[in-house]
Formats: sequence, C-alpha cells, structure tokens
Amino acid sequence: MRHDSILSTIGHTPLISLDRICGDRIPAKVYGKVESFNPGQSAKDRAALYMIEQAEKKGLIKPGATLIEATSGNTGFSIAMIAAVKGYKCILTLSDKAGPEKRALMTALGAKIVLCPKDAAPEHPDSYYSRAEELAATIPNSFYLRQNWNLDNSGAHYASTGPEILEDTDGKVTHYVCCAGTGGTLSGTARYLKEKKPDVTIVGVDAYGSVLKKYWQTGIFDTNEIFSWKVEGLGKTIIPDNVAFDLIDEFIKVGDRAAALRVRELATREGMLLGYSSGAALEAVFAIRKQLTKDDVVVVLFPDHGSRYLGKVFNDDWMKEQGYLTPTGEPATYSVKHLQRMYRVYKRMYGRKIKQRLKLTSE
Ligand SMILES: Cc1ncc(COP(=O)(O)O)c(C=O)c1O
Repeated sequence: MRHDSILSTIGHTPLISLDRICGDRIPAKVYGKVESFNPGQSAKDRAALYMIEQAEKKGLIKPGATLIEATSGNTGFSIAMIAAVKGYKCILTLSDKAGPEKRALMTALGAKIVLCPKDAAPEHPDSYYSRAEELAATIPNSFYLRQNWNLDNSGAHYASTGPEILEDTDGKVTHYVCCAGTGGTLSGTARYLKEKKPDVTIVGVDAYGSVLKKYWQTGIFDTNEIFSWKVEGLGKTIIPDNVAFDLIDEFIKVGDRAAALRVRELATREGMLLGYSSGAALEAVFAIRKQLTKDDVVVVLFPDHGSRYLGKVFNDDWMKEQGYLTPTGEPATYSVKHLQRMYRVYKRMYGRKIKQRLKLTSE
C-alpha cells in the first residue's frame, strides 16, 4: 500500500484474539485492540494528529509554529513525529518517571525535552504542567496542545477507535476495557460505542495512587488518594476534562505488580510485546471475569509497545528490585496460600530465635 506520508498510516489497528492467555480462564471472547501497530507505536498518534489538525483548521497553528505539550512520553513521541512531517518545532515537558528509552525516542525525532520532577504537584512551578504553561506564554507563535483539557483528544477516538471496534466485532462488542490517563482513549471510544450500542459496558482502568476512581464514585477530588505509582500513562493526580465520568460503568484499580506480571504473561503466552499499561488493562479483564458469560465480546485496548519498557517490566533485575519477582525469578503472587506458607516459615525461624533468647536471658 502507498502513502503520502507516515501520518496516513495512523489508525486501523488490528483486533487480536487473546485465546492463549484468556481462553480457559475468562468465559467471554476477548480481543486486544493493539495500538502499537500505529507508526508511533501508541494510541497517542490518533489523539496528537487529530488535535493538531483540528487546531490547524481553527487557525490556531500557523506555519513555523512551536508545538508544546506536557506528556508522559507517548504523546510527545507522536507530536514529535507529526511536527517533523509538517515542519513545526516541538518542545515537550516530561516527567522524569518516563524512562531513558522514551526520552531518546523523542529527541531522535528532533524534539526538545524539558525534564521535570515526577513528584512535583501539578500546581508547583516545577511540574511538567506548569513548565509547559510557562513555555507557551513566553514562546511566540506556539501552540500548547493541552491533551488533558483539549476535547479533540477524545474526539480522535470518537472519530476512529470507536468505529473500528464496532466494525471489527461486527457490532458484537459487549464490554470495552480501557486505561484512563487523560481519558481521551476511554471517553471518545466509549461515547461512540454507547451511541451505537447503549447496552455496551464501559470499564475504566485506574492506578492505585490516582484520584480518578474516587472522583467517579463520590465527585470528591481527594488528595489523600495520591501517592506515586509505577505504570506510566495510567491514572492521574488531576481531573482532566477528557475523562467522561458519566460514560464509565465500572472503574477497576490495578496495582503495579499485577500489571507488570500480566504484561510479561502477554509476551510469553501471546507473543505480544506491549507496554506496562497494557498489563493493567488486561488485569482489569481478569478482575471482572466473574461478570462475563460465553456470549460476551470484550475488547481491551492495549495503548503502546513494549520496546519502551525493556529497562523496566521486561528487565528481571528491575522486577526483583520492585519485589514483583522473587529472588529466584518466580512471580511474587502473594496469594493467601503463599502468605500462609511465609507465615509458617517466619514463625519457625523467629519462633526458634525467640525461644533461644528466652533461654539465654533465663540462664
Ligand atoms: C502507555 C499509556 N497508557 C495509557 C495511557 C492513557 O491514555 P489516555 O491519556 O488516552 O487516557 C497513556 C496516556 O498517556 C499512555 O501513555
């Protein structure tokens, strides 16, 4: 197939059956919507292209402009790619949570990077949001995409991801499971699917340490919910306009360990090398499995490719440092059985020591 530029290869990603990993454990038919097939290897290609082209149509981006964005990495890569093709400059403010692989990918495409501390609160002048605002205010002829608040982000998925899922499942999709960060991928797709099939169940995926689920449940922005977590792109410590809370039927929080183990399983059982948040999304399918029947068709969206996480979830040393693998390389599952066994081992070890100490002091 011939293309005018790399940009027209964005979208139309495949739906791939997950029979090997889900077949005998999930009663429904489960498909992965594999967004790593986009040229920038993530779902963010769709959002970045749509936000930029809508802004061009509105006259907000002029020739020679500088595109600015605060990003966890993937949006930055997509904007850098589009800027290269369209002849714009690109400056990205990035949380230092993003690994060195992600940073190198962006600079390779000609983007400039401003690295910001991951633990700075959004309103802090050093946060990647504040730094992006500052750059947009000081650089002439610049456009700050604001993916959290720019509704063209979710518009991209309403226009493409939603229709693709409905068509590729022959209208049979019953559940859509998707990570929430800015909310664009979740909300835009959900809005399209609910319009066409009102009984479809929308399952959002959130991180422990993020404020989104609590806000969905209570309408309260609870800062007590916030602590740092590891899955890049998943969850938020702000409430983005792109999260359409009213479209979400269920919100599942997934932990860093479970997501890491699940994405490694996707690689070894399905041959799919995908990003950390893809593990979180699939873990959410496992979390809802008791609600599913054999007639259900679940589509779980996998946001990006695993090559960006070779130093993290696909690195055994990193996994052991986090305690997600045992020192001998087994998954650290912490099942009730495992905890009971550990309790017996520790009781035996320390019980003996305590008895010895009691003996010594009494002598
Ligand atoms: C790897 C990854 N997963 C999930 C998400 C969440 O997608 P969205 O921002 O559309 O909610 C992002 C967003 O940056 C991401 O980079």
